[in-house]
Amino acid sequence: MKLIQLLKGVNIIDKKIEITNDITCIENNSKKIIKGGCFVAIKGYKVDGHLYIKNAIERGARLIILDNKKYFDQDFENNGINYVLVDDSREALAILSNNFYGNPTSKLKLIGITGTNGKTSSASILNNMINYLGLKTGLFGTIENKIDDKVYKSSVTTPESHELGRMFSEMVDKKINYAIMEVSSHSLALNRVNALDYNVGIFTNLTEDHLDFHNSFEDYFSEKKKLFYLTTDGNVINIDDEYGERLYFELRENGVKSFSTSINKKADIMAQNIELNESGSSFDLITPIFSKRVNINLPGNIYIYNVMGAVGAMIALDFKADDITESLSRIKSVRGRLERVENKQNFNIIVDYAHTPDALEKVIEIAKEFTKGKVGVVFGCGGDRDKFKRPIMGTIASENADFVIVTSDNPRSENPLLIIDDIVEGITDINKSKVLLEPDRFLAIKKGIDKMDLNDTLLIAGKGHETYQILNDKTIDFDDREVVHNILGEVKKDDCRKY
Ligand SMILES: CC(=O)N[C@H]1[C@@H](OP(=O)(O)OP(=O)(O)OC[C@H]2O[C@@H](n3ccc(=O)[nH]c3=O)[C@H](O)[C@@H]2O)O[C@H](CO)[C@@H](O)[C@@H]1O[C@H](C)C(=O)N[C@@H](C)C(=O)N[C@H](CCC(=O)O)C(=O)O
Ligand SMILES: Nc1ncnc2c1ncn2[C@@H]1O[C@H](COP(=O)(O)OP(=O)(O)OP(=O)(O)O)[C@@H](O)[C@H]1O
Ligand SMILES: N[C@H](CCC[C@H](N)C(=O)O)C(=O)O
Ligand SMILES: [Mg+2]
Repeated sequence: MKLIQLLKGVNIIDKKIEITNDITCIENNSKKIIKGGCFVAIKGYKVDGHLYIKNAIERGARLIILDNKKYFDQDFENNGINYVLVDDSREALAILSNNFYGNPTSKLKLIGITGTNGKTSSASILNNMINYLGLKTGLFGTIENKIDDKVYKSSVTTPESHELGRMFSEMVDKKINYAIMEVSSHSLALNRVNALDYNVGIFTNLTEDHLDFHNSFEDYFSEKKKLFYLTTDGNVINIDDEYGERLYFELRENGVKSFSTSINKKADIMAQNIELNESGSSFDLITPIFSKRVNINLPGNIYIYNVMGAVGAMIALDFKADDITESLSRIKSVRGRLERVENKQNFNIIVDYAHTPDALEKVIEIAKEFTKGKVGVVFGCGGDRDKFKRPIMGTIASENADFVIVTSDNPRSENPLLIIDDIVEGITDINKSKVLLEPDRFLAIKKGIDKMDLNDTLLIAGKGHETYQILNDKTIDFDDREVVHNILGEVKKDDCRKY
């Protein structure tokens, strides 16, 4: 691509551009640069990418985008390397990536989903519904990235802008019309997604998480809000959430078209006369284009909210009422979300990805609703993540479950025992008798299973679909579901205790 097209929209402070050749790639990681590429130097949280300019040039970079000129040596210039000084390299990376791949999202219907909990679940539901109608999709999120049937590994919830650009352009090449993506608050704050053309935005909810990254809850909210000003066909906002309600009224005041969703209030899309059962729910779904009693095969109110978001997006995209209601009956369960681990015992084991206070509270409530016996919870909190949520989760689990085993999630660089101490801070003396501490997650699950009697439920929370555990110096295989099978002896003996 010619430089003039590549730099369109970039806020340039200073430059030296003499290259006439096409740029071959856009990269912010020097290790991935190829000959003739453009390296974007970003001051990161761990290291400063400007320190890798030399490395990028040695690997073939010919153009350097930077926001700190002092790192651009005279030597580089003497060797024919060009530069563009910008005021914000992360923002420039998003614009360059979008230009480099020919603004692919302008050729797609793009639905972005944000909120603390429910992004992956809502994205999966919407994806199922659109696929059921025979339409191909792209899906980007925490579990995996998918372009039609082709699956790509996902390492973050929302990839970097140049990776997004590459995947969106592959979708355009494959004549796929719909893309559904989870939009994390990190990606909004770090400008990974701000150059994309969104059609519809969905807001699930906003509760405690990520306060290690955002300075305050209001900052966290402000980042999430950005998505809803980038859409062209409207937004779908859960107004039963306090922040959702604020957002909805703010959007309305600013003339941004949005549908509200609610179980409790008057809204554009409402679920009424709800009947919940162990494996799903039925309710009257009232929308601007149809009202109908529907059944879904995912349990608990949380999924009614996720479904209303998906339905709202389809209405905003002009899908027909019959297509929407028909596809609703076909949604599938989401991996690692309220996933029942089949076993031959007479008790229930559920693996769920609840790793925030709100999610933990909601899934314990769902488990209690359908359990005749006791409900036990095994959970921990991730290391190098929001520390404030730990005691809150301790309080929620110990107040709501019949017994709790506090264990490790992904400790990362932190001492697992200190993470457990933070969780225990939230457990009052009166509840301490029902809490066990076991830092080894395998043993914690085993101890939880040992406590199970007929008709009890064990909820293993926090890691859901994850198949690994991140320890200080290594990542090991660890899949809560497989661990359960191993402990129950329902797999080959050889596979036992490989963790
Ligand atoms: C806050 C955040 O997004 N951090 C990610 C980010 O770090 P960073 O931009 O600060 O990068 P850095 O590692 O300090 O390096 C600075 C620059 O030097 C470059 N570099 C570095 C080394 C080198 O040899 N050459 C080189 O060019 C890097 O490519 C980078 O551009 O880029 C790193 C890779 O370069 C990521 O590993 C890192 O993700 C960390 C692991 C992470 O966990 N991010 C999470 C918190 C995250 O983003 N999560 C959200 C989901 C949250 C939710 O659930 O809502 C997500 O969207 O997934
Ligand atoms: N609408 C909802 N409201 C509250 N909790 C929910 C909702 N939907 C799902 N959950 C809970 O949150 C957990 C995580 O759900 P999901 O993976 O869909 O969220 P996410 O927003 O994608 O999370 P992440 O930010 O980690 O990617 C689920 O396992 C469940 O416990
Ligand atoms: N997207 C979330 C996932 C947390 C999952 C939990 N298992 C953990 O490792 O803390 C995060 O990166 O904060
Ligand atoms: Mg997710």
